Amino acid sequence: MLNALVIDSSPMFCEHMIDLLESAGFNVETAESGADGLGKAAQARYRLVCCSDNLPDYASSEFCSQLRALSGYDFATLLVLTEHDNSKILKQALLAGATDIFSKNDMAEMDTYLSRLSQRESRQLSGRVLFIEDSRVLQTIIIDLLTDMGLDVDAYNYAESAWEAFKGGDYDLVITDIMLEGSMSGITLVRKIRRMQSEYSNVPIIATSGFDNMSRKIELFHLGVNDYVSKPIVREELRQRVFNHITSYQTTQELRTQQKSLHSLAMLDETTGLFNRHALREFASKYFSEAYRFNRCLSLAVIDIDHLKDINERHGFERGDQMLSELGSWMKRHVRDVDLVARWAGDELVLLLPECDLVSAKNMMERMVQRLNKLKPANLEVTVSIGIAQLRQADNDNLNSLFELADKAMYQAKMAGRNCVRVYVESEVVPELSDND
Ligand SMILES: Nc1nc2c(ncn2[C@@H]2O[C@H](COP(=O)(O)OP(=O)(O)OP(=O)(O)O)[C@@H](O)[C@H]2O)c(=O)[nH]1
Repeated sequence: MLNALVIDSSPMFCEHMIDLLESAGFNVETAESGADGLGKAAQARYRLVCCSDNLPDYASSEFCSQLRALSGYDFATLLVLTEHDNSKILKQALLAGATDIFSKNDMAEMDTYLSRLSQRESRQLSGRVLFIEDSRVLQTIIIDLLTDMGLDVDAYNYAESAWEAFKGGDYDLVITDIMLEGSMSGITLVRKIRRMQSEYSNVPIIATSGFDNMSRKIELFHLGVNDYVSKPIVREELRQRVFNHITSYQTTQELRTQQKSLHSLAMLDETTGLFNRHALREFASKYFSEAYRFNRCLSLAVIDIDHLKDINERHGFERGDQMLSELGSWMKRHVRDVDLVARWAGDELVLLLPECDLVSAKNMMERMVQRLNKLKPANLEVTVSIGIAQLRQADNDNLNSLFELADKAMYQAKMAGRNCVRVYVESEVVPELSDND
């Protein structure tokens, strides 16, 4: 638990602060004067010190500088609480080391600040860090710091081995010394990561180095480093920077994943798991433009489930849905990788077959009809009627016009008794088409 010390001569105000701090997750002690507060601070290590600006024995600026001079208080959060908006006194307190100043008249602001501080301080991170440092001593210190923050660390002395690990790993942060022994420098490692053709290339990178030359630092930022920490490394500085980079990277990754799944949800038909008509339109344009550009065949099949209305009436709509779902999964598995299968409407699916002429498309669809006769999705006898049409380059067919042709052929398949395939050729539907046609 985080420790806090409140220094104020008013017992009532101290009580109020205890409530506030305890509900934000702090363990609180109080002192009634500056001397009392400094004495207690010297005995224990408080993560947060809140002092009033009207202490009986100390000006707030004097208290701040004396507290900062105590060992272990370099990075403690030191808040000055004031009733009066005396900007001169407050400025002095800031100069003397106060982290921030809050009005005693606006405790809501203080409450928000304390909750954030507590969350940030007590949050254990999870994530993987790739760490490259050739000094054994420094490596041990930093590994301790990072593991203490809850992180898994893969540490290397050389950039070459770190690069191999990076290619196979899934890291949330890279910390690398810029000047490394071995044939690959930290700079080369950064360059290689940023030039990768994968989403891993966006991983945050913190560079560390003993040189303090501004133009070299700027070069590193141009190269794609996100942050820079000078040696000797101050643990608390590195801790805060690591915290910021990891949390913002992970938040961005989460948002990306959410966006991707929302995108795929918007593209998929819920019942069949196939692409919906919207997705079909989006992807079909690529199929059509490639067919025109490279003068390639493109066929479209309309697959209409026979008597779905009867199936629903006899076995219930839910069973009909289950059948559609199993049929959808089966379709996805049984079309070629390059084919695009989508649900067009209620009982109608569409299959786009690139580089496939009418003869091959018909053969493929007839095999599908035969297999479906044995499939029994949701344990039901299900058949389909299929109509096929091939893109007519001269007629400038698009998805809609090609669909209309295939739909006409599908209608002929229904007329012919269902559970069969018909193809559309030159404005007439041909019942049979052999490989010799
Ligand atoms: N279970 C289920 N049924 C659906 C769904 N969408 C549409 N349908 C049903 O599909 C049926 C389509 O009816 P019709 O167009 O007459 O076609 P059919 O009964 O399959 O007959 P044919 O196509 O002529 O063989 C309707 O009864 C719709 O209620 C769905 O998502 N789930």
